[in-house]
Amino acid sequence: MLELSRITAGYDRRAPVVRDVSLTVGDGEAVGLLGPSGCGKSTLARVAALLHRPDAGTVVIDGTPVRGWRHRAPREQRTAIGVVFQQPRLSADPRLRLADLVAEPLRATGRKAEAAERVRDLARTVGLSPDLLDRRPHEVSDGQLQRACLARALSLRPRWLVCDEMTAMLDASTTAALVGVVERYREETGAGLLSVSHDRTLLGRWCDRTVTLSPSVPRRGAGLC
Ligand SMILES: Nc1ncnc2c1ncn2[C@@H]1O[C@H](COP(=O)(O)OP(=O)(O)OP(=O)(O)O)[C@@H](O)[C@H]1O
Repeated sequence: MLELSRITAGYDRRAPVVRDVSLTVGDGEAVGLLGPSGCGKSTLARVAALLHRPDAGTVVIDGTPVRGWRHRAPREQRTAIGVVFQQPRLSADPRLRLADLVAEPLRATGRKAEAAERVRDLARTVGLSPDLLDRRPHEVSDGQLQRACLARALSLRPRWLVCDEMTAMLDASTTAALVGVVERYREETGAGLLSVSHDRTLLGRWCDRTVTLSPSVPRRGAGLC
């Protein structure tokens, strides 16, 4: 279980963007996170992905509290969660061929030997043809690059996926394809999902339940309803 308990977080301790928010993603559960622009959904998603240290509150993974964030998080906890962001170009090193981009987490965790085979499998899974694996980000479309970013997020077989507006800039058929990839992965592995979106319809179809983050109110902060 991935548990966020009484999280207060933001970019200025005097004015947090989320305050005292609790959210749980059960094993195998898909939870949608909705809310108006700027209310702190991405901030909360980054806390859930161990990429942003909250000012207060706890994140507990399978009963173990998280004590370090980003590169200071223990590897076992860091690799338990895969993340896909809205804008693939901001999360992809422009110098890397797509094959190396997908393999990044494998290399970073000392699993270089299995990288080539795993990248081939992942490319098939997300629908990237072998010729695209040789290209760099500026030589592929946004949808193709997002497929590579999803493959990268799946490369270490995470037990949870955090998808922050993963499909917001994609057309309907690419959206359906990527949601299908995530759902097949979850069926095979029992992974849980936290999916941030503005699209209530998409979350309604995709997730077991959806929670709404309300806008931050000074002194009260954002909360779930
Ligand atoms: N790195 C940052 N430094 C300072 N303020 C930030 C930073 N990132 C986000 N914010 C601010 O925090 C607030 C919440 O942003 P966040 O991106 O979490 O909201 P959101 O609900 O995901 O918005 P959207 O739906 O528009 O993506 C916003 O007011 C935003 O301007």
